[in-house]
Amino acid sequence: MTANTLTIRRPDDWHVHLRDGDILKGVVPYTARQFARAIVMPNLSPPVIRAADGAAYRDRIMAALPAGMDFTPLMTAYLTNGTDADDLAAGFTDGIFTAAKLYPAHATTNSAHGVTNIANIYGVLERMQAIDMPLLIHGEVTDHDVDIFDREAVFIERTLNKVVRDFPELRIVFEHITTAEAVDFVVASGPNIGATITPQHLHINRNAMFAGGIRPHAYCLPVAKREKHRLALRKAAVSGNPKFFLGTDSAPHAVSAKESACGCAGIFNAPFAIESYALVFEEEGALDKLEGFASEFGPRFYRLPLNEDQITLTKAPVEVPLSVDANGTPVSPFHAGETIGWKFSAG
Ligand SMILES: NC(=O)N[C@@H](CC(=O)O)C(=O)O
Ligand SMILES: [Zn+2]
Ligand SMILES: [Zn+2]
Repeated sequence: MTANTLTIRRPDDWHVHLRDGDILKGVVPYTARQFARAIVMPNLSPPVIRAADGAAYRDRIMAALPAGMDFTPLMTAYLTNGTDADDLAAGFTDGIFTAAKLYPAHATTNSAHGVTNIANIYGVLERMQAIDMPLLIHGEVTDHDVDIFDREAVFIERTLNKVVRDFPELRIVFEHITTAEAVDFVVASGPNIGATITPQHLHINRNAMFAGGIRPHAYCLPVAKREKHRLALRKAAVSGNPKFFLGTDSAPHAVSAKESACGCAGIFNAPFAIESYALVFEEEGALDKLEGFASEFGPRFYRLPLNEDQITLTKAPVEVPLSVDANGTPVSPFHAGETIGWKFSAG
């Protein structure tokens, strides 16, 4: 590392939405350009539930990947009240599924088929614990009487504590954490509990959604919280604690679907993802901790080999466009209209 360049082991993205159909072809290259592997979320419509769905979706991703790009999608199963534990376990053993994802029903985009009560999947969790298959969690309660800004903290109290107590050996990733409570929970838990942190939750607090007017492009789920939570997340990300690792939650929606009377939740951060994290680590005076967070702690948690190739980040002004083309669909990238101070290059 010199003052102006930083070369690190090539990173992986442990939480991404690649979608399907035409837009899949448009967004895959943004992720594959930076990341060697990615944990691909299963919240398609209809969702990826059975092992055969996972295999077919992986084939569609590989078909959408431009020739010559080196990228491995790691597939996940969408848990439902009716998940077939035998099919799920076979999918894991056969190398189709890397993990399974818990969406509380109606917590987020395409989660209507999610789990309505954690008790409904206790048999599946038992099986996952037995075969050491990781559980990935969108950790928010959906009760209408719980304030949207409290839904993650209440999920820890009402659901996550119970799951961890009842399945003490289960490997769990608490996805896209947004609160100091989540940071504290993960730090206090055993080594089988990790968490991903997105770039947006390190950069913005909830004011960003209302800065001078309503800002749909700053809206994602879980929603950004108060400043004290952002600061707790930044501290966790740069701490060097291997429980915290990179997961962008890049979630593209067409500009028209975001700029609407009922705008979709999700921030598309794939085009400048590693640059966005680098900014945070630089601001925290912790660039030496970026490689662990981005390229080492995730594969160790998932028990996968580290990538051998490298990427370089160079200090240079880069203008982020207001929108990028995703195979015919305009999508607004995170940091749109800003000039960011890092430039990515492969090798
Ligand atoms: N994060 C989001 O705001 N949206 C994600 C779903 C999710 O990860 O919860 C999406 O699929 O659009
Ligand atoms: Zn989610
Ligand atoms: Zn997500």
